[in-house]
Amino acid sequence: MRIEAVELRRIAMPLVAPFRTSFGTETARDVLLVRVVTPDAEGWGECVAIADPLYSPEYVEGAQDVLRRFLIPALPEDADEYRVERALEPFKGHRMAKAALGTAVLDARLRAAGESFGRYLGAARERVPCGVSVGIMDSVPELLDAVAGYLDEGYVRIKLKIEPGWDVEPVRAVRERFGDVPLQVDANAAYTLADARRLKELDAFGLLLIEQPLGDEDLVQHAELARALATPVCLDESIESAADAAAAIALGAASVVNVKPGRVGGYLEARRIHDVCRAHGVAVWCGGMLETGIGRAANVALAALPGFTLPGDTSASRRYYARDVTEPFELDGGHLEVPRGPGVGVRPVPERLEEFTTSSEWVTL
Ligand SMILES: O=C(O)CCC(=O)N[C@@H](C(=O)O)c1ccccc1
Repeated sequence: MRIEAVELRRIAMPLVAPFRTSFGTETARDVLLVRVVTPDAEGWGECVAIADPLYSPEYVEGAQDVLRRFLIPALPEDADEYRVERALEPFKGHRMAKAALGTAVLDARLRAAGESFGRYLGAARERVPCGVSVGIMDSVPELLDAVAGYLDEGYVRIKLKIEPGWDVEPVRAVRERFGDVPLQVDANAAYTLADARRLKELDAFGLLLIEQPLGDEDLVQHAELARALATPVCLDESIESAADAAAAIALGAASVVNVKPGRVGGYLEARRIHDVCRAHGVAVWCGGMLETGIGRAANVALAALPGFTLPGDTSASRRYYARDVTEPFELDGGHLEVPRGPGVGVRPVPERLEEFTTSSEWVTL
């Protein structure tokens, strides 16, 4: 497939409410969308890098730069998702930038072939159960109101962001108010092994998992913590490839993995992680990076693979955006439908794309 041009488009998407994690608070997303133009179809990919290098070393301005100067010029004459993956291998890191470009190429090829993302990836379901991620709040009553609202909307699993000083108390309050609702926590690497005793107090609440309690590099430390906890340890930031997943499993550092295609370089590697974990009986679920409908569509397709046995952070568009750049994903009985159309199955709505656009640059090949 010949790629004629690539558009790097930035859109500003205000969030319906501030989203606070242990590493900062998001009030709006500065999103980089990648559009690949070929003679037969256009493909879209969403870069999940946030504005600042606080979740990972990548950030949106850097992703756009590495795409413009290195990744797009390296695209092969006759491109498909595997050839693009190989062509980008020499460039170290920048997995989120690579994922956006590779996904746009795959989307274009699948649209031209009339094949959906779900069918291509190996989806086993037509709809996926949806969890929701709840940020750190100013007070427990405010948290309980937010959780009540999400449960009313039908979410089947609650994930609470935690950090030192906001952990046992909010978890206990949610348990006391909502009983045995499926519940997990995400620390975004906010703790150290010195906090093991505090984290062990969370064992009292029957959590599904505790996500990324320790540092991104701390596989050995996570293995030591996992031996001390009854709650399963799940890794997110630490897992950037199938090799990382295999190492984490071999070390006993994770018994659950959060798969985020953007973090791991794209949907091919995301599927490899799924396959490695499934071969070891390790559950995976699909994480989120506040994606717009473009990334959300592809994530929902991935979340339908057989090894995705836990509800993911594949929430409805309205969880984050009053107006999405695509037609909104709406929760139906706590589930989202896997898009059936060719490619990712959705497109930006032109007038909304224009409304949200802050910049556009074209790189011709
Ligand atoms: O539902 C979503 O898309 C967000 C899920 C979520 O909590 N994402 C977290 C995370 O650490 O996984 C995040 C938020 C903002 C930026 C990066 C990551």
